[in-house]
Amino acid sequence: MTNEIQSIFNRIAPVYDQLNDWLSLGQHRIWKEMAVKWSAAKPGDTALDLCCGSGDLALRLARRVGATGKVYGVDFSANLLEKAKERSQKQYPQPALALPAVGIAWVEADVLNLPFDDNQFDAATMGYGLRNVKDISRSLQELYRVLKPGAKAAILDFHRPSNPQLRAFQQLYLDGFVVPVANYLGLKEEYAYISPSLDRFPIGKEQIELAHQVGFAVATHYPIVNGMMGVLVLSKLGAIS
Ligand SMILES: C/C(=C\Cc1cc(O)c2ccccc2c1O)CCC[C@H](C)CCC[C@H](C)CCCC(C)C
Ligand SMILES: C[S@@+](CC[C@H](N)C(=O)[O-])C[C@H]1O[C@@H](n2cnc3c(N)ncnc32)[C@H](O)[C@@H]1O
Repeated sequence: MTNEIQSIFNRIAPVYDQLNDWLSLGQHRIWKEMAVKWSAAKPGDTALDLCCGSGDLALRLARRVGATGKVYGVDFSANLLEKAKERSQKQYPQPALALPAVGIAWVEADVLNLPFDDNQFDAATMGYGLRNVKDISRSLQELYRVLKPGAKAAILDFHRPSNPQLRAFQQLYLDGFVVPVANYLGLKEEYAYISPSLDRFPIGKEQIELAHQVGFAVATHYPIVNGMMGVLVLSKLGAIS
């Protein structure tokens, strides 16, 4: 059964990538590269991108792990996953009979119930997903379960700056620029959803607390874009030898 969040992302799929470029003035690419770097993914790794949407972060991870690595992109929006498949075929065209040379698998699933065994992944990313899941703790628990001991994850999302002027600017940017541009494309309700979702999203130190509660040994939140965005970097303790 399709839930409300799934429907929002299925509806915005046709314009999602174009709007991310317009609305962030291209800056989302830099923020995503920071997340990939902080995930510490390296050549040959098996990496996971949760809530992969149209695949932007997963494709960046794929470049990082290289031809000897493998990336799994997971999302529950069939329409955004379709975009991800189109993008990966465009970036890595495959001759008709060749075996897959680039290891990206697109998986349609709920990140609250990951279809993977325990201790599978060397690194993980999640971009603008944590704020949208129904149960943040459960999502972190699932992430913890599938990471190998010693692995890292980097979670990029909006953040509320503590400075009142910056918070006011952020609100103005969302209400006065993002929503009107989306409205022009008939997607006002969908983009108006960002602001209340940000209001109820735990701030950095609360995210750290939730991560510790599910078992992450190290959790650090890095505010970026003057605290309007943030990256939560998590480490699962390595095996004791
Ligand atoms: C990748 C970006 C946004 C992802 C995104 C997340 C969501 O939760 C959504 C929910 C519903 C619809 C769409 C989305 C969605 O696209 C990129 C960021 C785009 C932002 C709208 C830009 C906001 C920027 C900061 C508030 C201010 C930055 C100012 C700077 C000068 C660019
Ligand atoms: C804002 S988009 C981010 C897409 C991509 N990571 C990016 O940075 O462009 C949020 C994504 O989270 C997905 N999502 C939200 N809750 C989910 C869940 N429980 N399971 C799987 N995907 C989920 C949505 O379908 C959507 O593609």
